[in-house]
Amino acid sequence: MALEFIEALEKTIKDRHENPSDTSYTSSLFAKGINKVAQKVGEEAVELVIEAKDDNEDLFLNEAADLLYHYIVLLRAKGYSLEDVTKILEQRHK
Ligand SMILES: N=c1c2ncn([C@@H]3O[C@H](COP(=O)(O)OP(=O)(O)OP(=O)(O)O)[C@@H](O)[C@H]3O)c2ncn1[C@@H]1O[C@H](COP(=O)(O)O)[C@@H](O)[C@H]1O
Repeated sequence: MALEFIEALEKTIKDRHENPSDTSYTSSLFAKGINKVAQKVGEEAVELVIEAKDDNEDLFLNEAADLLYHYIVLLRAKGYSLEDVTKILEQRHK
C-alpha cells in the first residue's frame, strides 16, 4: 500500500517534470534547476536531523515526508528513478 502510493507520487513528479504546470510546486522546483533541487534535499535532511534529536513525532514524520518527496524530485532531475536506486540496494543485499 505505502509502496503503491510512492510509485504514484513518483509518476506525478515525473509528469510535472515532463508537462510543467504553472500551479505546481514540483514544476517550479524543476524550473529553478538542479542546484535548487539539491539544496532543498540538503535543507530537508538537516531539518529531519534536527527533529530526530527532539521528541515531536508529528514534526519528525513531516520532515521525513518532506525529505522523501524532495529526494524523489532530485532523482528525477538527475534522470533517475527510485527503481535505479533500488537496483543498487538489491545488488548489495546478502
Ligand atoms: N508531497 C509533496 C510535497 N511535500 C512537500 N512539498 C512542498 O515543499 C515545500 C517545502 O516547504 P519549504 O518551506 O521548505 O519551501 P518553500 O519556502 O515553500 O519553497 P522554496 O522556495 O524553499 O522551495 C512546500 O511548499 C511544500 O508544499 C510538496 N509539494 C508537493 N508534493 C506532492 O507532489 C505532487 C505534485 O504536487 P504539485 O507540484 O503541487 O502539483 C502532489 O502529490 C503533492 O502532494
